Amino acid sequence: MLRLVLPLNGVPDSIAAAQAPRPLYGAAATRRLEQKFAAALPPHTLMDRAGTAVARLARAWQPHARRIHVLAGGGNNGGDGLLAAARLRQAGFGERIEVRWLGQEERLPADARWALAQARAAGVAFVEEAPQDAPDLVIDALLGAGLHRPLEGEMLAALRWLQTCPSPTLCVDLPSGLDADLGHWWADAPVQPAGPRITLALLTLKPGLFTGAGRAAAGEAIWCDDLDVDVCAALPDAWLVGPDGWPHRDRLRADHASHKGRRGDVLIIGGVPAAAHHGIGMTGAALLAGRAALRAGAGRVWVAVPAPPSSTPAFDPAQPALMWRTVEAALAEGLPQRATVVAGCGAGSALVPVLGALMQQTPRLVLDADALNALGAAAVPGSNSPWLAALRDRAARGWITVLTPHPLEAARLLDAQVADVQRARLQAAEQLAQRTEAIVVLKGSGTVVTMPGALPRIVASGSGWLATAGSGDVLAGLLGARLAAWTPVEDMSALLDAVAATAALHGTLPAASSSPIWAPTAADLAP
Ligand SMILES: NC(=O)C1=CN([C@@H]2O[C@H](COP(=O)(O)OP(=O)(O)OC[C@H]3O[C@@H](n4cnc5c(N)ncnc54)[C@H](OP(=O)(O)O)[C@@H]3O)[C@@H](O)[C@H]2O)[C@@H](O)CC1
Ligand SMILES: Nc1ncnc2c1ncn2[C@@H]1O[C@H](COP(=O)(O)OP(=O)(O)O)[C@@H](O)[C@H]1O
Repeated sequence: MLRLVLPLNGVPDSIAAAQAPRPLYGAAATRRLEQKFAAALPPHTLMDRAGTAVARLARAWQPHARRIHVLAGGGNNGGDGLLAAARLRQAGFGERIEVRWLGQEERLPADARWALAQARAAGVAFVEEAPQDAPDLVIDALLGAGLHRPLEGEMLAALRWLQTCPSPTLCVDLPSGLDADLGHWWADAPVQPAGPRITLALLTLKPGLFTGAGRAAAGEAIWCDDLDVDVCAALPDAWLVGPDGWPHRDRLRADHASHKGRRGDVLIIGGVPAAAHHGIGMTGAALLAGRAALRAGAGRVWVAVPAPPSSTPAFDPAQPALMWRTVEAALAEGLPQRATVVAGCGAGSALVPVLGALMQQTPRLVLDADALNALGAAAVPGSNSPWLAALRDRAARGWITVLTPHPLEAARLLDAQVADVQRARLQAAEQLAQRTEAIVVLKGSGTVVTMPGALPRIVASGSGWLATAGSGDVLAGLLGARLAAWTPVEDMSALLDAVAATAALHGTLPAASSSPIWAPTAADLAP
């Protein structure tokens, strides 16, 4: 059955959200499933279904296309393209169906060999050269889940053509050149395809479509056809999650007997003013986190500023309910022991002296931005930094720590380069979670949420709209409110789901506040 998984702008619509969470299978798991189902079905059934699904979606997406160009490789991905060409031609679609096939007949797998015969029998035209002009529709069936080495020569030239061709392009299973498991390119590639694009995943959804370069590469919409087999019984490699695990509003509304103390207390630590921090003020970061925590339903929110009392703001006109403190006053009051603490949003280096105390005092802790920078600065390769010991000590006590690094912060914590993190985001998040024994939210296109021993979650929502200063502070505040409302009767896996759902909710905020003219700013996400 064909299903829409993600439409344009990354906000799952009701169809997609209703289907989340969705299992994601990498190349090896997909191959195992393919072999299992192929063995139980008549020969070529899966490829027949795959090619037919491609042809059907091509017609539905570009019903008026007259010239259709199929770029097909030498494996089964190419086979899907060849069969789609055959089906389109048999259906009398368009005026010309042409295939540029870059395979070698003697090396073809059996299914693709059969598909080649089908295309020839259907009278599809075979061409040797890439078109000089732009066809009405391109079907990208060059490389799929079998890609395993960098592209070069003729294949690289074909990929370049695909990426710069302005024609509407339907990518079969995966955009060619994209790694199915990790979402990185096997060649230097522009982030944005030149023309409109959609991707039809076959049999399984692959993790690489949803994180790293995957989302930008896959285009405006990701579809999936399960080829009418039930893959869901197999253990996935990761989960794609939407915001539907976010029950917060309903819960708050339903709780008639509630009072502000029951809805969760959040203490934001950050927002150092310029006067107290070498002329570099970051009050806005803590404001955004505090407002987001209030908006997400926290009963009480304090903002503690690591600065002398004279430089502490006393009041936020947009959210006067925010209560202001200095960090010393918050510690003296014992707030870190009873509130969920979100530390780091615009805290600068002033956070370092109190970070140790926070680690030891607060059972629920979100570490963002400058808190992560403090940990990263102390991350000596191969050594047991005191911060790591403190984080592991927290885990041993059953305390909750959530780390929310963007790729640069993650790279610092792993003593790696940003490119290493981005090349393998799932692994980077898992490695960081193992090392710190914390829940890790690796932000960016396809935010990854994981913890030790759990299957990673990839957040389905989010888009380039979120790439605006302060949107990470909003996420930290939302997470603070969600942790503060968390009841320990739920197990850790439920908590991981709650964290992932919160990140997914964050991903939907730009759409909720966008206008046809203005790009949303972080303040629009948490007014
Ligand atoms: N069988 C079925 O029923 C179904 C199959 N399905 C479809 O099969 C796809 C997987 O097919 P696949 O395993 O044949 O892999 P595929 O992506 O075609 O690539 C392998 C070929 O590419 C080559 N190659 C690899 N890297 C390269 C490089 N860098 N540069 C150059 N060449 C390179 C490699 O050559 P080799 O490395 O062996 O020399 C080999 O020839 C999957 O994505 C889906 O579309 C689904 O429809 C479900 C039903
Ligand atoms: N291209 C993108 N697609 C999806 N989400 C994105 C993208 N760019 C940024 N984001 C999200 O925006 C937020 C930015 O956080 P961060 O980098 O910490 O910003 P800041 O420090 O300015 O608040 C994160 O939640 C991240 O996942």
